[in-house]
Amino acid sequence: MSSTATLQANRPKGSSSENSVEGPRRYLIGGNWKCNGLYDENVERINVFNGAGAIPSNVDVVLCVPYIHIPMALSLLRDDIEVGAQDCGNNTGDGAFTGQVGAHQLKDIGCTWVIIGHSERREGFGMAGEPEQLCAEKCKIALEKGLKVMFAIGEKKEEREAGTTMEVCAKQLEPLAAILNEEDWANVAIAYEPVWAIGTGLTATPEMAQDTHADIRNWVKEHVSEAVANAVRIQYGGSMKGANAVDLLKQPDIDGGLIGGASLQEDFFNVIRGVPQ
Ligand SMILES: O=C(CO)COP(=O)(O)O
Repeated sequence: MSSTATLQANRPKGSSSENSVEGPRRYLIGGNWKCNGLYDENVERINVFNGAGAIPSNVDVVLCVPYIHIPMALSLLRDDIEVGAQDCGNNTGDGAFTGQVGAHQLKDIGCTWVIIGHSERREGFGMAGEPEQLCAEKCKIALEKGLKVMFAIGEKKEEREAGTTMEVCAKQLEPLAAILNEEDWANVAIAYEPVWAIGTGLTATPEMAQDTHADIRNWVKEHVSEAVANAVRIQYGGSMKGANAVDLLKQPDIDGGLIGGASLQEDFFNVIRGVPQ
């Protein structure tokens, strides 16, 4: 494998995509490939993205590929799309943590973003799931190692039906607000992903999503600060695709998306081009 220096050679330098306290919030569109694709298939997907046309100047795009395909993505993917991971360990450095990938290693190889607290990891898919406190600690470690974080939160179907959506989101945000300082928030985006909408084809209506995004922003205003609330980007995730992106992205508190299934296809670019201009 080529050296890290080679992998990073054509990647954008610096962190152009952090939250800005001045001016409008930039849109943030993340792709989450989850555990999909053999090597050649994912090379082909990247080739498709490389030829998929321009990215509007008010959008930051990041693609979170499986760990094992990160070096390939760093080498081959167009340099106006950042490369991220879908999780990282809670270890702060090297050590005896079999199977773990540390934030320091992700940063070293050239990743700029990581998703933390995705509902699939909180749930655990048959293994121990990740509790709220652990997600917050992992976020803090990732930030300390120089990564930006898409911190995922969201309620389950029965919680929405019981009217406890915001209670659930607040419970997921509380340990985060307790552990982060004000500067940390410049490198955090909140990904609101209602669990019932993930991979189901059921999307929250734009109004429903907007209401929850506004509630989340208001929570940040009350529990962190008004400046952070104004600057923090809140992405929507859950069956978002080209066909519904425009209506979601024009909502005032929806600052982007975190896209699963549609990010495996060229339709990801319809989402990117769906941001208001
Ligand atoms: O989980 C998601 C992104 O993290 C959303 O997945 P889908 O877009 O496939 O519903």
